[in-house]
Amino acid sequence: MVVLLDAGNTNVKLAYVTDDDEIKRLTLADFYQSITSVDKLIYGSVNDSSELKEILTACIDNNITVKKVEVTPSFNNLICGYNVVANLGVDRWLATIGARLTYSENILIIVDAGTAITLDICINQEHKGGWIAPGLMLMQQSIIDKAPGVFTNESINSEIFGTDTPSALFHGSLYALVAMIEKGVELAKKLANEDECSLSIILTGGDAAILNSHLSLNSDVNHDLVFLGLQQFI
Ligand SMILES: Nc1ncnc2c1ncn2[C@@H]1O[C@H](COP(=O)(O)OP(=O)(O)OP(=O)(O)O)[C@@H](O)[C@H]1O
Ligand SMILES: CC(C)(CO)[C@@H](O)C(=O)NCCC(=O)O
Ligand SMILES: [K+]
Repeated sequence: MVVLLDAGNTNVKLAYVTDDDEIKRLTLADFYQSITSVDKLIYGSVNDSSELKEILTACIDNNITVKKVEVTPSFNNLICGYNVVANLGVDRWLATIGARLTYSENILIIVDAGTAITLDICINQEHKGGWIAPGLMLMQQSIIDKAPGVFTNESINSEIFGTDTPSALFHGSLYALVAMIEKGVELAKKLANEDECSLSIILTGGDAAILNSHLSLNSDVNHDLVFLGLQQFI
């Protein structure tokens, strides 16, 4: 069995590839339970956490072949936009590879909404760079930490224009991210310099669904982007 691992800022996420080349999620408990049937582990990491180190040690103990994916100036025909490619987060690179292989539109707007939110632009076979900002939770928490009067409450934050603090904070942060994506689309279209170009917005990460439901543009939620990227390195 081939296992794919995405070591994010907060969580380690695992998946395996079925005989039909499908990606199926795997819990950490299931991974350890079935470790004797794992032949190979392919991983990308933006955070070498103790959780990751334990997994890698267990792999060595079980004679599993381990392969770490790093960012390279190009992958097949896809060109990386960063000048110093090692500085690009491998999660962003893998999501871009996964999206480029899955979607046929000329312009791809790839959004990973996790601890951080990242937005990457891919025009045809070129990654054009992107943006990094605090994610939905971090955006709210950073203000709570700095402003004594600001607080959150997940059960009372339903007002779009908040007349209470939790609603004001939640929707302020949510629409900052929604507006970021919409601005990214506008600027990417300008960069591509063609109104006729087809475009797709693909959202992944823990906050993909909520962003999808508030975007006024068409977008697709795909939780497997990073794994689809990792799968190319089998
Ligand atoms: N039950 C939950 N626990 C934690 N975060 C949640 C939960 N439900 C939704 N979220 C949202 O998901 C986000 C985290 O997304 P994700 O699961 O992709 O995390 P991550 O692994 O830390 O991301 P990254 O890839 O950046 O490391 C949080 O910012 C939060 O807003
Ligand atoms: C931006 C994050 C934290 C998102 O997970 C990650 O991709 C990362 O650590 N990137 C390195 C910096 C960069 O991509 O420019
Ligand atoms: K993520």
